[in-house]
Amino acid sequence: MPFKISPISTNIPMISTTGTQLSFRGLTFAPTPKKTVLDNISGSFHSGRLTAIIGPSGSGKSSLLNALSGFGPKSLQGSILVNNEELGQQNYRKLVAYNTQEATLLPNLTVEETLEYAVELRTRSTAAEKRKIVDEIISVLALQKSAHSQARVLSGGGQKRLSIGQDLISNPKILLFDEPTSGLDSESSYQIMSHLKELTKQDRCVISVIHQPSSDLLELYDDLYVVYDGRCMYRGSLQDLIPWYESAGIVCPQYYNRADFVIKLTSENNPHRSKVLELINQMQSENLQEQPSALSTKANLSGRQYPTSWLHQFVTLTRRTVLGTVRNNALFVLRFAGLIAFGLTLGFIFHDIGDDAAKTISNTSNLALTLSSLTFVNAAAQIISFPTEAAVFIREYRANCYSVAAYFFSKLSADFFPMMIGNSALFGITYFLTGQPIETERILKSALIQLLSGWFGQLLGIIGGCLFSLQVATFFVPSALLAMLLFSGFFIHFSELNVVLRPLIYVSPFSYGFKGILDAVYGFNRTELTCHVESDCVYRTGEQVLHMLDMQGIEYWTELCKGEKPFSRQVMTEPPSSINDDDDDPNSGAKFTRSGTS
Ligand SMILES: Nc1ncnc2c1ncn2[C@@H]1O[C@H](COP(=O)(O)OP(=O)(O)OP(=O)(O)O)[C@@H](O)[C@H]1O
Repeated sequence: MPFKISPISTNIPMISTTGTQLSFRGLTFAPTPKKTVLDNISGSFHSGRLTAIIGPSGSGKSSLLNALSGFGPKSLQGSILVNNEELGQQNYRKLVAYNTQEATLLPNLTVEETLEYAVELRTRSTAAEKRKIVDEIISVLALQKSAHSQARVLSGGGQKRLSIGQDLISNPKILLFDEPTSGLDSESSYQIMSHLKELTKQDRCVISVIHQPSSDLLELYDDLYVVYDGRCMYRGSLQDLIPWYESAGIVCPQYYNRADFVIKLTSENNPHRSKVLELINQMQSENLQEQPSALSTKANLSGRQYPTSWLHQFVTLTRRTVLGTVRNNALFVLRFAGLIAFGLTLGFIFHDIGDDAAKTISNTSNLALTLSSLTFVNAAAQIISFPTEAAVFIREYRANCYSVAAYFFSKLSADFFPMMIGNSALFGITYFLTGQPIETERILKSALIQLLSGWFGQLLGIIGGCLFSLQVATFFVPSALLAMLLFSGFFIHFSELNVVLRPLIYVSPFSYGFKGILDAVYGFNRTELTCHVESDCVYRTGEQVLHMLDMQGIEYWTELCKGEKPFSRQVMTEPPSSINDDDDDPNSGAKFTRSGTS
């Protein structure tokens, strides 16, 4: 191979101890009574050595690696030890980096920015030291030419190298890679594996699952761990593989790829099958009896859980999310263009009806529609953008970069500003085009309600994105919002609803949002609405409009802050003061001529 391995500089954080042994004892994972993915499997991996986990497809390689990441399935049994000590997940996270098959990167950040943020989140060094680390990693992983390219335009190999580069910053003793060469050509695969080989020279324990390695690639490995049917088939140095089988009478043909040879032994048609199964049993019991390591790790694990403070995590994550959002042209531009177009459409449809006494019902619909559309749009934006970020979050959380709380609050606040601008655009356009009252207090109160509705949409989008896959979330979140909308008290009033369903109005955020905005627009002793045709003006004052909606007597700040009074909670027993005794007259609507008068 013409590729020359770059020397690794000492600016990348180095491990201070000598020797790490990652061992696992009796790992068993049986997701169903009939399926055993890992079957009492044991073994150990050593620092300074590059180990390949190989085996036939479906044998349990990725499951083993996932278990070793410390975030295996709940039903996983057995123990994982570092230098013969069980560390617990919190401490284990500090030592291990797990690089999954897909390079999990934020697509809109450049190589340099990705590494800069990774350094910010993973080290406490000075600005100059951080700069040095970034430059070193770019140089070591041969990313100089693409340093200013966004991750999404990198080649598969470039993305993998960048992904590995992030892991190097946190100085992990143990590096786990799931098929780091998948999808790469032979040259790029060799480059990646050469880098991994270099890492072992820094006394790191590097383990990678690899699928059918070529002879060239295999030569880079020191040790092999062969998995078959969830059990260990061979464990030891690459050099000892052939002699081990030869001693049992199984000979590898000359010039044969050793990885192919061992995988072929698992075939059911293999003439040595019974011997192979016997050897597997022997290997399984030998692994269980392995002597524990005399090395110690605990002394290096003292100190805080995360490399940086909560505030630093929050600020760094917020900056990173803002940058990623602004760079996401498709989502950013579409979202704003969509909101402005929708605002103009609403403004056109409901043009200048805000002060028209004959069109109050249409205007209340306009206000409710604007509010609910803001909630929907912001929820959708989160669902669409979250899956990419979720993969990055999971990876960084596993790598002990930050707390869940720091991430969650940074996400909420980082998305708040784009949301605020978008919501304000839609709100401003509809508010003015539809002729709502131009009074500072009413505008500010309405704007605040709109912002909170948008924020609620974001929150629901994030929760839906966290809990469900994209397919489920895109169904679940709109359905949940529609249910909340149905029980907002706007479409069917509280007093008209089946008593069993009435409590739902108390939990629907829309009921408080609608009340808030209607009160902001029609409450606070609004002056009389304009009436062009006397007989059409049923509701002339804000008080009458609120009475029509069973909303008389609500308080804006109560709806906003406490949400104590659900929509239409009070069923009218008496007409409001503005509606006189004549209101049982079918024609009385025309008589609602003055607030407080008949
Ligand atoms: N949570 C689970 N529930 C049910 N079956 C599972 C689960 N996880 C893994 N399996 C099954 O266990 C087997 C081993 O899966 P695993 O992905 O570990 O294999 P692998 O050796 O990495 O395969 P490949 O080389 O094809 O990626 C597969 O048959 C898989 O379907």
